[in-house]
Amino acid sequence: MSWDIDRRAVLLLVACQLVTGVAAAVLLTATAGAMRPILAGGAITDRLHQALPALLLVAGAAALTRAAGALATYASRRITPKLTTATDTALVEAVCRVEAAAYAVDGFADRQEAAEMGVLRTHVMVTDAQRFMSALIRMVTAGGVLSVLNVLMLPLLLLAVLPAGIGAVLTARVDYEIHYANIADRNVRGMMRWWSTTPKYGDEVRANGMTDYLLYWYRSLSQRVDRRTLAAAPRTLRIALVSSFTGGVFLVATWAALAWLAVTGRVALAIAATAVVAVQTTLAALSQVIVNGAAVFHTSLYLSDMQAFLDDAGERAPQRGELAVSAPVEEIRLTEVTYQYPGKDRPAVDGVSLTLRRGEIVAIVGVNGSGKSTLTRLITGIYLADNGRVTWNGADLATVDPATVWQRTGLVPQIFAQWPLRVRENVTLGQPRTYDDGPVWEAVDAVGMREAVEDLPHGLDTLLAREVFGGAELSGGQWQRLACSRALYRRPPLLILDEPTSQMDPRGEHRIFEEIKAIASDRITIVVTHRLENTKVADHIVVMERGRITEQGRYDDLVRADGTFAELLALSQDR
Ligand SMILES: Nc1ncnc2c1ncn2[C@@H]1O[C@H](COP(=O)(O)OP(=O)(O)OP(=O)(O)O)[C@@H](O)[C@H]1O
Repeated sequence: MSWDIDRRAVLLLVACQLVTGVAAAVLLTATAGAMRPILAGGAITDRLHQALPALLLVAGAAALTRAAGALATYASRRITPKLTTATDTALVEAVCRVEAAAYAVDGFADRQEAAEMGVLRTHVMVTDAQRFMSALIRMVTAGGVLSVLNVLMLPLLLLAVLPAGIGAVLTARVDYEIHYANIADRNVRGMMRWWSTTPKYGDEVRANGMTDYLLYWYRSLSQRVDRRTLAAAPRTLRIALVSSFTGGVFLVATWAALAWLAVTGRVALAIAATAVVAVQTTLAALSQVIVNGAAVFHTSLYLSDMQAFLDDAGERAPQRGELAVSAPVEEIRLTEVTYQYPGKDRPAVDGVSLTLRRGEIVAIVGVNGSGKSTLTRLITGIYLADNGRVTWNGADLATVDPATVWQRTGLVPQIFAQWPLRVRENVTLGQPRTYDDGPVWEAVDAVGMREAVEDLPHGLDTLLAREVFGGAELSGGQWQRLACSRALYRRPPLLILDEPTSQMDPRGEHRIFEEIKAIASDRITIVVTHRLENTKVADHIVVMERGRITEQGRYDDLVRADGTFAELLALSQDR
């Protein structure tokens, strides 16, 4: 990814690492060159004079190492922010683009949480990889010099550091296992944190005395996470003790071997002195290789989670076909449509057949959980039917590009968004049709909100993000009117309103239904509602029970039929 993002920075980074390695080799060789005259006999000034060129080389190599290090840091700082943004954006986009049905798949949210950790760790990866690479190059060069001095030294040093490496990798695995075991709890804790602290639900939490309960659960979850983390401490201690002991034994052996070589005259004193420096340098480089190698390994575990999630999300992106829905939308037809949510034991929509024609207002009614909202998701292609077909102008939604369907849809869902944006964007949803405000005011008028918007400090420019960046706040019903104006502004061929007036006063509700009637001739309109009086505007009423259509017809027919519709209507009037 770094290569794709900034090639020059990557090349600079690699070049700096190579320079560092070469400089380390030069530094050691020059040190050996300087030691010989310095440790020889004669006047100190003569000895220093003889050693001067080698000493200058040592100073030059050291300076080069520092300069290369600084440049490498600069290069990695150029890569890191872009890399983090690229992975973060890839993750957000992947989640936005999956089939909506994926959200209901078991474990999807936990895998997403694991992937978030990968994104957070991306910036660490660059630093770790850079340090690992530079330590590796230093190790190879210093080790090479050391091997030239005496072949026995390098294997001994390797043995001294290897246990620490194995220990670091094992510890990284333990950390990752704990992280994985804690994912679900951390996910829930994060959600509880939001639900407990967001001002949105502050009234409900306080007035219903839920604070202590929420804090109790928050603390319990945190303690459970801590318990798992603490339970791993003895394991990591054992790993650290064993690896330190083994490494220490081999390190003592290395120094003993060097002392033995020098004492028995097998290596000259000058070479032995250089070997001390080379051992120190190699040892430092080896330790860095081990520490940073383990860090790269640790981070790669999280990055694998991220990659796995991105791959999974890619497979869950809609793969329906390239066909476009033709305009105008004359007919939407459902044939024996069935849909079952993952993990449920019966379908939410079960063998529904229905035809909707342009100019019609269709009302969908039924008790809670009877499948009304699910049916609207199938009609709009948010979900694809497990069995049966949904066609728009004859085109099966399973083979149609969903973007072309959603261009022609306006939806007011039961739980609608209160966007922390200006009033204007709340109406246009960031997709203005023109840059004059005429159509925006039209949509605002259609829901009877002109006076309220004009009363706001900056009219359409007023920010409605009180909790985040300030601005004004609307009442619940006003927000709902705005959600309706958002759908109306789109002038969609298919308009779906799911409980659109549940928070509105009778004036607002009347206004919305007048508007629905006024614009109905040009589109298919679907209204889901529990206020059965409102279904009088419908040309056709569909009654759902346990996912099936059990009654349908006009208002008066259904009242006379004395079935579920009549029963629900009678109950709503019985006060
Ligand atoms: N995202 C989901 N995951 C799993 N099951 C779901 C999901 N959404 C709805 N269901 C289930 O599907 C069934 C139908 O739900 P749906 O929301 O379509 O009912 P509804 O008729 O719109 O209800 P209401 O009148 O309460 O809005 C219910 O049993 C519900 O539990």
